[in-house]
Amino acid sequence: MASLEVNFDGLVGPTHNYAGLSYGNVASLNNADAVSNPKQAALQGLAKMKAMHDMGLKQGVFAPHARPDVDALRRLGFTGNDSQVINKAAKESPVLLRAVYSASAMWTANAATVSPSLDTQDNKVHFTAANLNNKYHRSLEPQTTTALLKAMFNNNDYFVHHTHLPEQPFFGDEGAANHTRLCDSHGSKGLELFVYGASSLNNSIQGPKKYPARQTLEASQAIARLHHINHSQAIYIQQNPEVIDQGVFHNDVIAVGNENVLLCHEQAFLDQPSALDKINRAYIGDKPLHIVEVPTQSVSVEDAVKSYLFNSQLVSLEDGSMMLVAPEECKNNSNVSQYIESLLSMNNPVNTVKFFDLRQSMQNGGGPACLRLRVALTEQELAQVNPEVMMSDDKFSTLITWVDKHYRDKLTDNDLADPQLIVETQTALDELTHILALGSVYQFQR
Ligand SMILES: N=C(N)NCCC[C@H](NC(=O)CCC(=O)O)C(=O)O
Repeated sequence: MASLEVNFDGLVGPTHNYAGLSYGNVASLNNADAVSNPKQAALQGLAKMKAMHDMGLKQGVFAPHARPDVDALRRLGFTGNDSQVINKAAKESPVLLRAVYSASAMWTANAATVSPSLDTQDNKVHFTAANLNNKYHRSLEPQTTTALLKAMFNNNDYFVHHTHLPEQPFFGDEGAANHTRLCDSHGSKGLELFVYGASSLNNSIQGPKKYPARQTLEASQAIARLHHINHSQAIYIQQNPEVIDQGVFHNDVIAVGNENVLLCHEQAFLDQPSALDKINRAYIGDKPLHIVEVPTQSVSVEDAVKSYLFNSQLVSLEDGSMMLVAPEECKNNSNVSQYIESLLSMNNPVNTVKFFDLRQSMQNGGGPACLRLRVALTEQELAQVNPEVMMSDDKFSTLITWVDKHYRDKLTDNDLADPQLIVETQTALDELTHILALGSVYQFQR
């Protein structure tokens, strides 16, 4: 069946800022007081989307969420009109104000888990928004994510949308960042690999000691059940708790898969030899599965976390080869850049690399792969996707003009206390819903 992978990249929202909200994410904490540049952040993301489109890959745009989330502050007891609520929060709890202003929905690898129709019993594409309950600012995302997914994939004959899992650490779910699909090609049945950090039920499973495990086994199992994934097509592997404690807060910071290639660090999984054996045995394709393990000797976990090598995208090109879409930080780290050179000459489909400047997002712990949600679709399913969310030359120039018109090039704590920023962001997002034909997806539009 003719199928392809579409990457839906999060368009960085107008309130992108550095707030130090993600304990366990080294970059987020290190840049807690940095001054952000939302305009540059959005333009860097759009440049990647356009480059992917220019290479002939299918590229979609995932809209930002409305921030500040004033209703979230009201729920916490701040009263009055929007300006008053913001003023009170700025005085009483600047941290909460930062949280409701976070543009974290840009990292759409955490938006949802998606199972393509080739893997599901009803032959439909299944979506479940991630509850992201490990971090307060991210727990504000699932409702709007679901509304956006429904506005993008709006045909019940092809697409099924599930409610996010219960908002409770027991079912901690961080979406596609802990989910990879291995297959001969995007048009063949795949093995859905769910990677979890801890178990809520099984005490014999040792989680990390220092930083939180954001994904539980029970959440992954619930997603596989909801998505009606054929039994033989789902497996569960535990992430190495020791690397979570070194800043690997999602599996996509230490491993990346595409079709029949799994590129992972030597220390990615707990008891890695058995984990890889399990994956090899469960693989259902006919082609050889290439598992490329990166030795610690070549790239330390620290280098992996700093450079985000494994947060590169691996994409299939028309000639059957694969390209590594890496952050520029990989080029600037000599161990990593040397490793990439050797990877390209190994006997596997990865032949080329392209580097992108995504510094604004990287400084909050989000690399190329964090910024995208992969959806494998048949041609027929792709024809049902809202066409206005697909990247094109025209869409690109419309979005660049929109960013230039509405985005600030500097955002600090003082700016967050400025009620004018609410008006600015709502004006921008209202216009965006027309550009992307999304309807009234935001609370402020209802
Ligand atoms: N690995 C993947 N797939 N996604 C990266 C998400 C980064 C995000 N950072 C933040 O939310 C930082 C926000 C701040 O501190 O301002 C997070 O930790 O959840």
